[in-house]
Amino acid sequence: MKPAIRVHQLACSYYRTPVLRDLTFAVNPGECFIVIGPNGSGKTTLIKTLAGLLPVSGGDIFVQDRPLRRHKKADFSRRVAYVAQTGAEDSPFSVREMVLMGRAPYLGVLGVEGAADLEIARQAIAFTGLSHLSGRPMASLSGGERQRAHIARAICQRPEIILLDEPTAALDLAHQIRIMDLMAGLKNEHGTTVVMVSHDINLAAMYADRLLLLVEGRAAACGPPAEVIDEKRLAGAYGCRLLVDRSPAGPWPRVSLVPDTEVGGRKSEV
Ligand SMILES: Nc1ncnc2c1ncn2[C@@H]1O[C@H](COP(=O)(O)OP(=O)(O)OP(=O)(O)O)[C@@H](O)[C@H]1O
Repeated sequence: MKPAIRVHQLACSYYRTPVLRDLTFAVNPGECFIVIGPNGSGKTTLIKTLAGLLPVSGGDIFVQDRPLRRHKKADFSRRVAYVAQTGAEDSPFSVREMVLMGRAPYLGVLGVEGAADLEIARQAIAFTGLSHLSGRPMASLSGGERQRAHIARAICQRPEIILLDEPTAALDLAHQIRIMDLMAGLKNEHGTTVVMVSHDINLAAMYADRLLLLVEGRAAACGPPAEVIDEKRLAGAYGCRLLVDRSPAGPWPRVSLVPDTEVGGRKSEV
């Protein structure tokens, strides 16, 4: 089985300051691969680099066995969708118009969408539970609704690989699970390869086939959650106290933070 993405000795720098160093890993087709790591460890830099949005300073990235730099833009956009971290939005477009932009890599020179494109957009909007909001301006949506609209745009692209940067950040509990279930649905029903950055190690442990733990731009560990989520390793990587046990919700590890100082008048006894 050829990897969906293969990264070999990747290095990236901002103004000669190295951010990613000697990074080597592969993502299997149809796998949910989640990148975790402390602030500033290079997660966003890595996902943007995989999306072809940042130059590399060393090493190679292969997407579906072809060097990333050799992919033609439209062809790459048909294969790979990228969902950035969403912040404030002042876009004048409606949800429907924004989602339909996902069809751009498939349109002819006139850039006119056909009935099939409109139907794919409708399905993507329904899949993300936004049908009732499809006529609303993007700028009027809540953070969670906006996040789902951007995911709908990516789904509308019908990609084989979807790259997401912290898709559950700033979402309430129900929407976090909903977004993760959407990704699991894409993976299970369409065989989509999902590569995601997340700060939520517990969500990552639940949904990832494999995790990559980045520390100072290097791979500190890569493998199934049960292997990567190790108490000592995470405590060292994040520089805080934590406990790892088995989740009561299912067969995956659970991480609990341990307060260092007195909390609510009680001193931690751990
Ligand atoms: N445009 C930029 N110019 C210069 N340095 C940058 C730029 N973007 C990021 N960096 C630096 O690169 C390092 C990695 O940043 P990156 O955003 O990739 O980390 P991250 O793991 O995604 O962090 P976080 O968890 O805080 O989102 C940080 O030290 C950051 O300050």
